[in-house]
Amino acid sequence: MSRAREKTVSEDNGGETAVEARDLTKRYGDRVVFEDLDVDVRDGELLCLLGPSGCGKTTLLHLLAGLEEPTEGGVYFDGERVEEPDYRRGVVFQDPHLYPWRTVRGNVGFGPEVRGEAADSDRVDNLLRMVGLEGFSDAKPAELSGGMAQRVSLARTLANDPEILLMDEPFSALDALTKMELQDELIGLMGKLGMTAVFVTHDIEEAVYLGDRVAVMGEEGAGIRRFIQTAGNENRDSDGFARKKGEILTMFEEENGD
Ligand SMILES: Nc1ncnc2c1ncn2[C@@H]1O[C@H](COP(=O)(O)OP(=O)(O)OP(=O)(O)O)[C@@H](O)[C@H]1O
Repeated sequence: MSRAREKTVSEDNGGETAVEARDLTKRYGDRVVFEDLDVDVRDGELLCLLGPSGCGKTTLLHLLAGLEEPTEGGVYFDGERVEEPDYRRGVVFQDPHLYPWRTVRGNVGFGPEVRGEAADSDRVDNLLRMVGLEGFSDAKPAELSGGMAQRVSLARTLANDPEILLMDEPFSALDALTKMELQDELIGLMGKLGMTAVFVTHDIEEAVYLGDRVAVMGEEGAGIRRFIQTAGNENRDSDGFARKKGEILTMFEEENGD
């Protein structure tokens, strides 16, 4: 079943905006990562940031998260300028960064504990069930596979009850089958929770499969070249899926002058 068909994300106006970037410029010294970039992440959508290595995907994600400061322009969330990280914008990194001395349960409950809130045991159980890790709550990270560790990382971020998930290539280190499994689980989870997400990837297939929209970025300095509306969880064997993949591939080839 398609998540995109459960909720309508229209081509030109998707309604409320969860987080937005305006005239965003990021430079490191003379190096221009992007200039005057605008992006609205719409409530309830999964927006993929897709582009070649070095085009600024992670930089943009970090700016949306408040992990980096813009050179010019700004990021706005809930009507306020983003100045620093905030648990309401949950970040999932490529490396799960689990605390090795804590159990799975201890890792998932970490965020609320740090904020001085007792981790809600039912909520932690529920999250572990949602990410398919019931029965592993007392395991230590060293006992987990890469896919399981990334599930814990996702549950740990969700335990903070974020309004938006910002994910930086979370599945790129996983084998192909585990990656596909986690992609499906993520789609199910997002639909169930009605969450908004930004997902960084350099994998065209992953972007077309996961995204409701794909922001296609050009080479370093170019920023976002185009937004492409995708169906979200469309069958990988379908004509529509192949067409979208082809469309994006052609864009990259044209950019490279092939
Ligand atoms: N702290 C930094 N100092 C200087 N340059 C940086 C810094 N962080 C990133 N860059 C540069 O900014 C550009 C964009 O980097 P970024 O990591 O955002 O790209 P990316 O699209 O996420 O790449 P990848 O897919 O390889 O992760 C790169 O040229 C990178 O070397």
